[in-house]
Amino acid sequence: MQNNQQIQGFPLHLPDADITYFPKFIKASEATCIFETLLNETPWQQDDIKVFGKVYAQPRLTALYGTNQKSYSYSNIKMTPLPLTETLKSLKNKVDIVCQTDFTTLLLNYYRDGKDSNGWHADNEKELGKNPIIASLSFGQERFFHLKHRTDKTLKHKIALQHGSLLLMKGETQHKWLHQIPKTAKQLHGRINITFRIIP
Ligand SMILES: O=C(O)CCC(=O)C(=O)O
Ligand SMILES: [Fe+2]
Repeated sequence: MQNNQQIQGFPLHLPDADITYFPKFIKASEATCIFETLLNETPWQQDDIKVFGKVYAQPRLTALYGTNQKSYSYSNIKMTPLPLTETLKSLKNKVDIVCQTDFTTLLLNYYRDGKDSNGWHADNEKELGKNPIIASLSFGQERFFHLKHRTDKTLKHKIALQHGSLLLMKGETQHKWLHQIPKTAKQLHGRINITFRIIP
């Protein structure tokens, strides 16, 4: 494990947002082992989502883990958490220290290839409270993370989330901005993402 003092964070400097990117949060060799472990030990599920009354298979696989029993609901899906594995406990410790908080709920996303995606949204569900803190850890294939301001259409940003990186969003980011992982026609390998949230 790296010493925390060596983990460098870079602020994104976007208006109405508080976002910091830690490109080398976990070193590549360690991140590769974690990717393999998460891929193999997670009970991945593909839920149906309802968008404007139509039902679609969600374009990625997911799993929910929590330190409490609180469920998480979004896009008409209600997920009940599993207890954290040893791998997830040690990742949570490391993320908690850098983010100076105590996350409760870990949503895992598995993007199998470039066709898997996550559409425009904000993580603003009411169970997360006002100004939620969200940390997002990435393993495997680098994917673009797009941000767009909700009202000022001139404000957009994109960042490639590298293997082993952490993206921290807090303050009013979820109120003022939307984010997505777009699909792409490129031939891509798998990516696993863990988003850390607090559901008190
Ligand atoms: O895969 C990512 O980097 C983002 C995931 C995300 O936005 C979410 O699960 O809410
Ligand atoms: Fe999100």
